[in-house]
Order: sequence, then structure tokens, then C-alpha cells
Amino acid sequence: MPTEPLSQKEIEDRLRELPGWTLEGDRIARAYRLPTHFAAAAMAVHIARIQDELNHHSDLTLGYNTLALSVNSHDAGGAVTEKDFDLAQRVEQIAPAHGAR
Ligand SMILES: C[C@H](O)[C@H](O)[C@H]1CNC2=NC(N)=NC(=O)C2=N1
Repeated sequence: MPTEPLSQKEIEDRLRELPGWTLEGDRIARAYRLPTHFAAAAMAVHIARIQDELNHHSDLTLGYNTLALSVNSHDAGGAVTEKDFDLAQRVEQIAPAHGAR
């Protein structure tokens, strides 16, 4: 069930498959560095479209040439669920095309 809270071990196992992603409190998080400010803003727009497609939304922080995401599942009382990792996987898939590291 994608909205069931994951156990600490399940979270750790999934994070091992997502280099750069970490558990920050009760959220999974990743910070990207982009070639330019505009590239970072463009990636934020792309992520917003993915999030609307998945109906699952992270907190996005746009910096000078950085983009930081953190996410958990409100519908699961703020726990980390499969939906958070589904979003993380989708963002990882588009990151290289944006020049995100
Ligand atoms: C009503 C709407 O479908 C829900 O509020 C969606 C929207 N986006 C969401 N985003 C996140 N991170 N968690 C949710 O539980 C969630 N639920």
C-alpha cells in the first residue's frame, strides 16, 4: 500500500538506491546544484509538473544555483511512504538532463 508509513529499515534500504538523498527528520531530502540560476528555476518547473502528475508534492527551495527538495506524505500523518520515493525516483530521472548534480 503506497500510503503506509515505511519502517526505518525500509527507508534506509530505499535511500541506498538513491545517492544524494537523505532522511532529514521525518522527510527525505536532496539538494541539487545546477549550472545557472535559470537552470535551477527550470528544473523546479519540471518537478512541479511531475508532482501534479503524481499528486504528490515536495517542499522546493530555489537558491542562486541550487534546488532543494524535502518531502513526506501528509496523507500518512507526515510519515515517509512509497509515494515519497516514487517522486524521488522521478526527480532523479530528470536531473541529468537539467545538468543537476
Ligand atoms: C487532496 C490531494 O490529493 C492530497 O492533499 C495530496 C496532494 N499532495 C500531497 N503531497 C504530499 N507530499 N503528501 C500528500 O499526502 C499529498 N496529498
